[in-house]
Amino acid sequence: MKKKIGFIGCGKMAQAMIKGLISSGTISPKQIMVSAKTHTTLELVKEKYSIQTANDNRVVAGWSDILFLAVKPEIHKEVIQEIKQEIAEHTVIITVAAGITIGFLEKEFDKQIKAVRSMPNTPSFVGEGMSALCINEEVSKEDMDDVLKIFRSFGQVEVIKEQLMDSIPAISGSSPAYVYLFIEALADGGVRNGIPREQAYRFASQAVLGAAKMVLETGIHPGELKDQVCTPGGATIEAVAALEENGFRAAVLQAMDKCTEKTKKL
Ligand SMILES: NC(=O)C1=CN([C@@H]2O[C@H](COP(=O)(O)OP(=O)(O)OC[C@H]3O[C@@H](n4cnc5c(N)ncnc54)[C@H](O)[C@@H]3O)[C@@H](O)[C@H]2O)C=CC1
Ligand SMILES: O=C(O)[C@@H]1CCC=N1
Repeated sequence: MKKKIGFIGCGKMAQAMIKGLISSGTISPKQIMVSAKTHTTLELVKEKYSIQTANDNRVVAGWSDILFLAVKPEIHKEVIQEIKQEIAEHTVIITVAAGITIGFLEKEFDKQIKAVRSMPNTPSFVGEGMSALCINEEVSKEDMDDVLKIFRSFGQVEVIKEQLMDSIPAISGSSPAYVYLFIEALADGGVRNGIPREQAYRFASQAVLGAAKMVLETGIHPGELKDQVCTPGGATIEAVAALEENGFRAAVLQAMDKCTEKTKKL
């Protein structure tokens, strides 16, 4: 891919995408330029990924064919005011922020722009991201091919209707956080039973990875896969019963409602 890709904001999410992009070999590090708030961050990412950096958001905005806005939702307005004059006609602008709509981008840039609203997640760092995106009418078929190539370089991507975008943080943008809680809890349980801590993380994580792969690759309903593990009168059904008694599923659903509620306010 020949395009120049810029990132305004270079925190956890931007770095996960940059690492995934570079590791996949889709583009060379020299085709990436980032700006961030602090000089320390820029020095650090330059050293880590051998990418280009700029102290001025406007430099990145003017240089990029594809520009990621990877700052927090509440910073979008001020960043857009700062860079809007620098954007070339052909530049595709991609926000990764929760709650930032296409309409907001169009209004704040106040001119015809090629806009993409996306919701990636941090497992992009290891090439196993899950992203959702939607676009406005200015994004051409050729632009879209490039955008999809970028997102596919660090995981899976699906194009969805914008009405569903506020529901994506709860299911894939934020959900790695709850999965890490689950893995940590599994490991704690292992440690409690005498398994060394590092080994407990390996057992717990590989079990989660394997279970996810079973759902994705066999196409078997998760309930049936659960049943396959529950030997009649066995140990697993005791664990499942205890989880149900403690409202495991209800807790997940409630957590997701909270996440979506907050996303809509961002
Ligand atoms: N962390 C995650 O798992 C995910 C985050 N996101 C979205 O990504 C965006 C960034 O989140 P994180 O990377 O987690 O935050 P972060 O706090 O790690 O990174 C924010 C970055 O923005 C920079 N920044 C702040 N003010 C700036 C300014 N005026 N100009 C240029 N850069 C500026 C900071 O220096 C920092 O590099 C948010 O909008 C969030 O909704 C989306 C999906 C997942
Ligand atoms: O916590 C947040 O607001 C962001 C959005 C998805 C994951 N992190």
